Amino acid sequence: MALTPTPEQSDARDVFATGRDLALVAGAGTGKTATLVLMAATTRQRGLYVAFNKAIADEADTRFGGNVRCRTAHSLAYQAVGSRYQERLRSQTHLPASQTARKLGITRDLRVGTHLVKINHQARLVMGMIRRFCYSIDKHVMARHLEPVTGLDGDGQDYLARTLLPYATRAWEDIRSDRGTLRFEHDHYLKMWALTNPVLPGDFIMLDEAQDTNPVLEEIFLKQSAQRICVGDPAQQIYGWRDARDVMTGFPAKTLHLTESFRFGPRIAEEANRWLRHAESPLKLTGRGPRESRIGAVSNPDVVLCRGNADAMQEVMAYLDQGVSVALTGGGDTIRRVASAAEELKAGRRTSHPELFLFTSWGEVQDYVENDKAGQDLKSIVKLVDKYGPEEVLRAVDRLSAEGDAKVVVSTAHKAKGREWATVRIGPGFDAPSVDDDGLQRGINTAEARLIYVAVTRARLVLDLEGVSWINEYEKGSATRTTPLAALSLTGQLRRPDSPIARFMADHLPTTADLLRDYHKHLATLPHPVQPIDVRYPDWSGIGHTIDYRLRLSFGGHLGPAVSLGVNLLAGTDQLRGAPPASSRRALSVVGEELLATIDAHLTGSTAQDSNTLTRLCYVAASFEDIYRTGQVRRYSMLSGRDARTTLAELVASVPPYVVEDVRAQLALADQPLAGLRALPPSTKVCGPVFAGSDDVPADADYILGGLLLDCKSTKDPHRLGRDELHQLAGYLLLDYDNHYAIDRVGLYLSRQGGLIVWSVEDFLTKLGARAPLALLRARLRTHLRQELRAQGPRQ
Ligand SMILES: Nc1ncnc2c1ncn2[C@@H]1O[C@H](COP(=O)(O)OP(=O)(O)OP(=O)(O)O)[C@@H](O)[C@H]1O
Repeated sequence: MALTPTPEQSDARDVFATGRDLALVAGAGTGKTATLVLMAATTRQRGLYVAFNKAIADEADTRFGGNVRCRTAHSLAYQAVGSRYQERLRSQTHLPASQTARKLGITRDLRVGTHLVKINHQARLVMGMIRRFCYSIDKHVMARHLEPVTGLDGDGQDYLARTLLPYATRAWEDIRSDRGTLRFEHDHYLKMWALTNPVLPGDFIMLDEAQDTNPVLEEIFLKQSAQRICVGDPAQQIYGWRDARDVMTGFPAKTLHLTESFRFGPRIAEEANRWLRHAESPLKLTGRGPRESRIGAVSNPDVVLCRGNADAMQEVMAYLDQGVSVALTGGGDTIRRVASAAEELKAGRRTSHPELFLFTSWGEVQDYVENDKAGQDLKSIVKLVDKYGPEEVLRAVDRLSAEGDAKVVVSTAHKAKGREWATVRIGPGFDAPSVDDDGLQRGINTAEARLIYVAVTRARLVLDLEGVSWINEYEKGSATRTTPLAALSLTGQLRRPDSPIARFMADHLPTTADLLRDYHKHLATLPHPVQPIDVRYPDWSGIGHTIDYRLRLSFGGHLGPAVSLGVNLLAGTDQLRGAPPASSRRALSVVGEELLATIDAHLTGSTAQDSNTLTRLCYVAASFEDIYRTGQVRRYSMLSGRDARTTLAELVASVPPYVVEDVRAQLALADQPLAGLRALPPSTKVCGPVFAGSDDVPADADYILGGLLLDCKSTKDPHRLGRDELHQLAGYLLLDYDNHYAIDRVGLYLSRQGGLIVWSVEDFLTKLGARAPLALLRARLRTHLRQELRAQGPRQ
């Protein structure tokens, strides 16, 4: 039966028919596929619908007309590249780790601290690096593609990653080669295909579940010149921890919303909206489904949705105890593997479990998870195995029923994505946020709120909120906890759609699509970003500050006020979280002063420093700035744990060599594009400018160089810059209320690519949809912010 489209669905169809790119934000149950089918039916052009998995692609195939092909990324890659490797895919399904190791030339166990990583595990980890590389947008295998190895500390992981990197490079060469003999996997041809910059077949491309897209597909999709439609719900992004990317947010196109849910009625929609608010989503659903749908206790739900695998297994065991047949979505393999590993370790044998292979006894595993270093899921499974004993857990896994035969289904919220049931109970694991060191209740993490939103929106008729019943108490207390938005910095406020400046931008500079298109066009002409290859966890933030400072110095400017403010915070006596005892804290502030004096002496030419030493000094300076920005000495800061004898020389010497090397590469790229700006007269170059409006919104920009307001971005993922970064530039421009800096151009400098992208102020504002000239916009912003500040009362 044909559906009568809602006004939102008709709008989506009409915008699609204009041939423009489109981001369709579709809340849970709002008829996403029905809308895509409606859109595609307006044209005879050829379309491609890219689905999350094969089951969805097959189901969609039955609904679209003949002009749309429904595929997964893997099937597209197979057709283009993978089919050539058909024989290898078939013949190499099982290559034992020992043979992989031999082919790679791994011949010895590797000692890492007190642990021994056996040959076979090294081989497995190398192939894991290749897998993670295949899903990344990187062009080479790098140390950071090593998966986290449970049981190793940071240094151990670093060492292991560096040692395995040459094998991983060799493995990728083998896999790519026609004569390769290593096991060939589906992810391999996906990556090979991606590296060919493929053009997707179709006049329009629809990317489904775009809020959780793997980076390799994201990059391909964003490069297409066909009409692009991304569909999904950013509030349902739940695979960020697996590096999935939200392509919807910041997609340079018109954004439309589907908010009428046909799955449930008003009461469940209200509950969904509560979690959307905690997820900081602007979406608000209306329940157009069964009116009788309600919130309440359910004694026999169709499904129980839990947080983690162990929480789900706990529910399974409780049902089995009551003699109720139960299914576990995705099966019990994860649990079975840990329980079997526990049996092996308890019997004094080693295990090949990928997370537990470094341990020699179950007691070691227990100690390890107790000490809080392990991931939450592993910790909970270990506790579950301890509570029931491995044999009983294994027996329970054996008694699981298939979904069709079970009286109740138990699932994690992750595995329930895209599904629905008549009656749903929210099960264990979704705990209330904890309390911080000062006894204050922490806020709900937005990622957690998204997961709970996914869980509560699976219900059609009855939703039992048992596992999240803490939310009412939490909300009662939250009124006293919220930080006034106006106290956040410009970038912090822009991330909050309800902040005064974000609302101003939405009203006065409403469109970013044109500028983003310019930006992406320019990006396509730039080389791949330089980056550290053999470091597992590069300190991106520290390096970002370092290159910014180095550029400031090259313009003849100082490091900027934030570094001195950080030094001052250490010199003072106010409470500072993470700071060392008083005498060490004083010593660090003296080191900070010495650092600033050294930089001053360099600038005046009295004691010039060589380039590498300057980089090291700047990297140390970044940790002082971090104290100012975060109000604490963070655990990972190079200033943490220092004593009263710490010297500047010691800090400078401890700067990792990769930082020096990486900054050197970025500086080399800057020579040519920034030469003209460096040559400007000193009086026209300002580094770290603050504005007349910085009292209303705390903001200091990077540079103003001869009227060009420039922001340096040292990101390795430049295509992810979006609306917030453009609004950040616009924010600086407008906060210069009194036109003090006479800014006539604005731009971004991408330091890992040597890319300088500049707009005239007029072009910039027009493309952002401004309807008033700059002077008027500034005056309006000032009035708006001051009214908001007055309404909020005095700032703390
Ligand atoms: N305009 C409409 N009027 C009435 N029912 C609609 C309308 N649009 C969609 N529906 C119903 O909503 C339900 C979900 O639609 P559809 O299968 O297209 O969504 P989906 O792709 O599964 O995604 P989601 O349910 O997450 O939106 C279907 O039962 C469909 O018939």
